[in-house]
Amino acid sequence: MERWVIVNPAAGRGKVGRLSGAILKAAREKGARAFLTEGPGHATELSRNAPEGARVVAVGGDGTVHEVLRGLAGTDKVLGVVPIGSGNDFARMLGLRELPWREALELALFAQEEAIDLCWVNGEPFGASLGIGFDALVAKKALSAPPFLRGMPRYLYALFGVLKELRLPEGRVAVDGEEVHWGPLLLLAVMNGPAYGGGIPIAPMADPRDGQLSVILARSFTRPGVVFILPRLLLGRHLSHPQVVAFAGREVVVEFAHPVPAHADGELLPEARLYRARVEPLGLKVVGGRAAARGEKPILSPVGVG
Ligand SMILES: Nc1ncnc2c1ncn2[C@@H]1O[C@H](COP(=O)(O)OP(=O)(O)OP(=O)(O)O)[C@@H](O)[C@H]1O
Repeated sequence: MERWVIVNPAAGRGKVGRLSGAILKAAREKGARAFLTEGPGHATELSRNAPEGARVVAVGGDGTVHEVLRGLAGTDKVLGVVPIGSGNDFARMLGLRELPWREALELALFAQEEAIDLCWVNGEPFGASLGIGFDALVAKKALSAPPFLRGMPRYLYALFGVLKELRLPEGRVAVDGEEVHWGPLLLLAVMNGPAYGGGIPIAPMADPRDGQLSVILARSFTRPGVVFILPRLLLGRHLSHPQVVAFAGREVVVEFAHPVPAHADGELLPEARLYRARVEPLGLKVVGGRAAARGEKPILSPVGVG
C-alpha cells in the first residue's frame, strides 16, 4: 500500500510551517511519499494523484482535511489526519486525542482503517460540517477583516459586522422529502460530527457512523437574540431554545430566493440559492478513529511500511 503525507505549511497559524521540515523527514523515514502544499487547492490535486487504495494523510487543520477529502471522496483511498490546525473538528469527530504530532503521524500511517459516513453538498464532499447562513456570513466577513486582527478579535469583528447588517433570508427546508420549515432562517447546520468552528458543539448528538445527517435549524432571531444564544451555543445548551429545532435524515434540501453563503468544513462554498446535502453511509475510509477514541495503543501494521 502506498502512503502519502500532505503537509499544509499555512495551517495552525504557522505551527505546521515551523514543523514542516521535521514532518516531511519523519514521513519519508517511515516509507511514505511526503509533499508540502504550495497554495490553496494543491492538497486536492495531490490527493487526486495518489493511486487507488493509497492512504493519504492530511497534516494541518480542517481546511487541509477538506481539500484532501475532495481529492479522494468516492475512491478507494483512505484518509488519515495529523491535526495541527487551529480548529481540528474533523479529528475531534474521529475521536483522535490530542497527540504529539509524531504519534499522530504514526497512527495515521499504520493504524487500522474504519469506515465513517461521507457527506455531500451540491456534488462536493464534506467530512464534518456544512453551515448555511449566519456562520458562513461571519466566515466570509472575517476574510475582509484588517490583517492585524487574528483569532478571537478577528472573529468578533466579523460577528458584529454581520450582526449590524443582519437580514434573515427566507428559506424552505426539507428533510428526506418532508418540508420541515418555511420562513426566516438564521442558520442551518448539517452535521456529520458534533462540532464546527473549532469545537462549537452545534450538534452534540451527531454520530459519524449512524448513516444520518444531524440537521440544526436556527429560525427567527433578532440581533439581541443572536447575542444571547451564543453563550448557550458554546455550552451546547442551545437545543432547548424555542427557535432552534433539530432533525435527522439522509437528505436535506434548502432553498432560498437569493444566493446565501455556506461553508463546508469551514471552507466557503460557491454561493447558491439551493443546497442539496446527502449522506453516503460508511462511504469514507479513515484511519485510527475508534482505536484512538478508546485510548488504545495504535494497532501497527505487522509488516511495517508497504
Ligand atoms: N502552501 C499554502 N499557502 C497558503 N495557504 C495554503 C497553503 N496550502 C493550503 N493552504 C490553505 O490554508 C488554509 C488553512 O488551512 P487549515 O484550515 O488546514 O488550517 P487552520 O485554519 O489552521 O485550521 P482549522 O481549519 O482547523 O482552523 C486552507 O484554506 C488551504 O486552502
